[in-house]
Amino acid sequence: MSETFLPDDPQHPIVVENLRNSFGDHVIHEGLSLTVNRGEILGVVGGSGTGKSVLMRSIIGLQVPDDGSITVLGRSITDAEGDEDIDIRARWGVLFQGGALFSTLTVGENVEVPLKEFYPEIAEQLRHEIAQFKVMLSGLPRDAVNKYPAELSGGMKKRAGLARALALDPELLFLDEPTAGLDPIGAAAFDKLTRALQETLGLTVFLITHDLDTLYEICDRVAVLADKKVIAVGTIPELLALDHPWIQEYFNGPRGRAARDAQHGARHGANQKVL
Ligand SMILES: Nc1ncnc2c1ncn2[C@@H]1O[C@H](COP(=O)(O)OP(=O)(O)OP(=O)(O)O)[C@@H](O)[C@H]1O
Repeated sequence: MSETFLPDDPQHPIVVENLRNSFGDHVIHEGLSLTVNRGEILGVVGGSGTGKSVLMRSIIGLQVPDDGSITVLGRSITDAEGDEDIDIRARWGVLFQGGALFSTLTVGENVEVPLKEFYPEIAEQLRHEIAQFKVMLSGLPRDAVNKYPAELSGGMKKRAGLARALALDPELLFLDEPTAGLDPIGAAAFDKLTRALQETLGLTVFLITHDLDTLYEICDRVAVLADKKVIAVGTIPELLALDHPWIQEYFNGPRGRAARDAQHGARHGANQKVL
């Protein structure tokens, strides 16, 4: 069954239809469609090179597609003339792979970059206070605001990138492999933070990940990229009911089973007494 969504449908802040992206002869996406529901954490998975980051870059206007339409918060991204023309850029925040922090700026100054760009009228002192608040909201200690990226651990850099992504109080949050490179405890803590922020700030989250624990722990639905398109979107039980070989191997392989067992154990263990 196919559904049609109005471009400014408030329940679906991101609507991608029939997207095509290529680099020279290399076709990355062909006929890719995806609808994101308001208030969900959508996990985006797929083998390496299937075009998850290119899809995210297309949605935020950094990659001009060959064909198709992308509507974000009722605004056509594909009709915009360059990303400077997209007047809703202040309504999303992005955590790029690796954090993409400016190395010559402190964490606080990094968070202030989008504030200066979009709200130059904000007084300096207030801007500092907003940056401090976002840094702490992202779970960093107060003094992290004056540190340079090189002085931070990998996990702290991710949190600093998150603080910058949250600088403008976005409605949409894009996270590109946020737990990559983190130890399991740091990754679990980042997952928890993402869920807590999504709930308290009412965010819609587009989350690219290879981390099965993240998918099980915090994603409401998962979109699977393969064969140049989104081949399925649904909850993990819904995806498991499909017999696509990649989906089966991904979720039912040893790592998928371990992540599922870990989640099952955590849920049931909470009700057990330690004797
Ligand atoms: N600017 C570019 N120029 C040429 N090819 C590119 C460019 N950006 C991405 N690609 C190619 O597009 C394909 C998809 O890249 P993308 O980074 O979106 O994959 P991905 O699914 O995010 O992979 P991974 O899981 O490894 O991060 C890759 O083959 C990549 O080499």
